[in-house]
Amino acid sequence: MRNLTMSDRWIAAAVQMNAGEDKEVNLQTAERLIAEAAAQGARLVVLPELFNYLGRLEDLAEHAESLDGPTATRMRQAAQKHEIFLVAGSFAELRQGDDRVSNTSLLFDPQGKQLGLYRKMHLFDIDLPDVHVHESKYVAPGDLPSVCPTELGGLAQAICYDLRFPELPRSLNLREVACLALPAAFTAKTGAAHWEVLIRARAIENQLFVIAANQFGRYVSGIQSYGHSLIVDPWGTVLAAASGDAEEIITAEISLDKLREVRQHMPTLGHRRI
Ligand SMILES: NC(=O)CC(=O)C(=O)O
Repeated sequence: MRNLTMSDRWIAAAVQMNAGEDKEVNLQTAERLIAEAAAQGARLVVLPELFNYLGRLEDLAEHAESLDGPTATRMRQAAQKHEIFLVAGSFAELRQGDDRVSNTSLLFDPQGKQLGLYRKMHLFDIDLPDVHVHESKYVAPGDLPSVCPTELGGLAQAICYDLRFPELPRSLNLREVACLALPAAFTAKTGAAHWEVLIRARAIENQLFVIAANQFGRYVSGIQSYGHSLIVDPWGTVLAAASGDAEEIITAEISLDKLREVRQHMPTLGHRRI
């Protein structure tokens, strides 16, 4: 297993927020919570999906930014200031020649260098009796996975609805991945039924840690987010869980010994028939 020897035990944090339409307020909230998580000893902090602006999907383009816009710049600075790895949730990224945006997550290292870039691949187009969302009308899908080797182990990225698609982590070289970071704005309706079971399933079947940072509360389109941010280990054990209705930081120790132990005792990754 490469890149897993430098820092065998470290603290991960998932930040739970209720972002709204005021970008400056959201950015200041994120900066405050990142500072608190770092003060609690976190070396990796994960923010939720669309943490800088959560409003109507049809307004995303108006609030979209480039990869060196104010949101990315402030998150880069926060990672550097607190000397942490930061999965800067996701934000609407401008696309050249397209009315649609990308739903983009950046990973910064403790020097403020951008290590990873992931654009949400699976878009949330659903038609439940009381939740109707057509994300692909406003967001273009990404087409590349992201895995970054770091001193904390390999960090992979996914966003929210991607959680439902086991083929995304399965497309990676899982032996090089220790953690999956999952920024989310998972709905309360679907979350109550599926959130924890899907996160634990992805953690167990891929034998990795999942650090899932969700939004909570209602946003302008009337949709309620589920909260219940989670950190789960490769055995499927819930290491930390947030409530459904409050701003929170959850933290847990990530032990790469635990990861090795699970993979050695039950080497399912080597038993696959592809
Ligand atoms: N909001 C999402 O992208 C996904 C979600 O809420 C779900 O899969 O359920």
